[in-house]
Amino acid sequence: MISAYTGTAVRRAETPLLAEGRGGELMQLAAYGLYAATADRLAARRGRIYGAAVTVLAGRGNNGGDALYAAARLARRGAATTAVLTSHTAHPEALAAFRAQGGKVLALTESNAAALAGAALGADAVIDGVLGTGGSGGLRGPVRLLAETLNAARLQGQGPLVVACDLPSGVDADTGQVEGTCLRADLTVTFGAVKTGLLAGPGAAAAGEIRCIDIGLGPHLGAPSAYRLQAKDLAGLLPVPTPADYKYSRGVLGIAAGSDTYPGAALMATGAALATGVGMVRYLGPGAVARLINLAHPEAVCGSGTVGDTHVQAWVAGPGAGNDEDQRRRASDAMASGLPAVIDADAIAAVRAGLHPGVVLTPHAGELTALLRSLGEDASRADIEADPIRYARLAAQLTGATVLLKGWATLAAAPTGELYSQAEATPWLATAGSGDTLAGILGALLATDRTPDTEREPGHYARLAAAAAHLHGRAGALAAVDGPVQPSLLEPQIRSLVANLTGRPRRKFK
Ligand SMILES: NC(=O)C1=CN([C@@H]2O[C@H](COP(=O)(O)OP(=O)(O)OC[C@H]3O[C@@H](n4cnc5c(N)ncnc54)[C@H](O)[C@@H]3O)[C@@H](O)[C@H]2O)[C@@H](O)CC1
Ligand SMILES: [K+]
Repeated sequence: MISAYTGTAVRRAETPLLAEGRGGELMQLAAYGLYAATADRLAARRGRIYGAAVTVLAGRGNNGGDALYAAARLARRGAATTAVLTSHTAHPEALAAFRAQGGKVLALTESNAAALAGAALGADAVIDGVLGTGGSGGLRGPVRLLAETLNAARLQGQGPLVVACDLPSGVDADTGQVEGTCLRADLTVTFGAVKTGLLAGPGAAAAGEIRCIDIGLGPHLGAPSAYRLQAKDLAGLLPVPTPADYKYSRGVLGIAAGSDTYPGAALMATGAALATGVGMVRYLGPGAVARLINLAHPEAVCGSGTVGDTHVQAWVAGPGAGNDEDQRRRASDAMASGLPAVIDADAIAAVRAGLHPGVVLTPHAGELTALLRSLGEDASRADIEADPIRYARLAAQLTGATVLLKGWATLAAAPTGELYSQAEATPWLATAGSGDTLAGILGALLATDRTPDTEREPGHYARLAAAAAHLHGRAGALAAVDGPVQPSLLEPQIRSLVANLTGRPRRKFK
């Protein structure tokens, strides 16, 4: 599991070490990590470091210092290095070290910004040391033009390798917000701890691959502000039946999804739940939808009863419910049942305060806007996309439910504040039906969850929701290898991932 800390927390953790006079030592550890990661990437791209053109953008703070020291090490390996100073001053010792290795130094001004941006485009690598945890707001002045030029080239799949020092300059290390412009990176080499701002919102989209360099802050860091589950964390969260199990003990999932207008949602949620592994799916909905489900998934038990009369361990309600009054009632009943429940799509509109953490709401930013409005909070879709951590946590607090906010990085927020961010998904998953499969996967994890009440930590359901997002994202990424993703066809990937993640390797996908 990746534990993330706000930039503020990391700066606080550094304070006692700086007071002991160890700032220089920390900077050398950071710079070495940045150098080594950049060298790896450069070598992979062009075979060798010798002769590589490396531009370092250096601001006046310690972030610029790290970047200059790293570039000096690259120069020692034969790279041709140029420092573009984005401020009138730079870290003096680091600049001297850079010069000592033969680095060329240029000052960025309004008048040479376009020319230097053109030169940076032609480099093999750009190291971004403009702003780190001491930055506030987006990039301003001539460096903004430079960043915009490099970002535009990246959109076209062109331009140099961009390595962010600690974080992409212009990203808020606490929240991931970007005010105006940041410089997007292929790789972010972050120091001491992964910053929360690299896991959410525009910061997550700008960071590229994240590598964390240990600089010894561990004992001083305190409690993380966010987490990201990795593959190895999933084993304990996925359902594995024991020899003593039978269908009811494994966990029964109730699905109240689909309508005559939108039958597909019910099929996809049911298929994904079965592929994740449950003892049984009990489907409630219109007869015509039930018949389709039984054609595709004969193992599902279908009926048209009520939530109160149906014995299950968890519910999925809402996908494809449309205006179907019976499905809407079932969604409200599922929310009030006291059981864990995934409340998705059309059912989110019926959400009110007073829920419990086992209810997982799964809005995207547009649905969260409507939900927050119904709870008396105004936030546009753009507000939510700019600072998703804030609004996911706010919605969880206001409703008492767990909130899984879907997006480029999907966030799971508990009403008690715990937060997970998962970014396994491929943009190919941004397609109709994706939410239905995610709801089915999460429903299966809720129905088969065996954690005793007394052992459920705060954030337990956020962790399960994050696990579902991880599984869903990776299944989509596997499917995307063969072309555009069709959510209704994700079941083989889900099944295979569950088998692999729980230690029963079956088939490998190419
Ligand atoms: N403090 C430490 O012990 C360590 C810090 N390290 C590095 O130091 C960085 C933090 O260094 P600093 O505290 O010097 O801060 P930064 O290097 O992030 O820069 C802060 C400077 O930029 C100016 N500034 C802020 N926002 C701006 C904006 N939008 N446009 C233009 N200028 C702006 C500030 O006035 C300040 O002078 C970390 O990100 C990390 O890279 C590492 O060397 C490891 C050790
Ligand atoms: K930076």
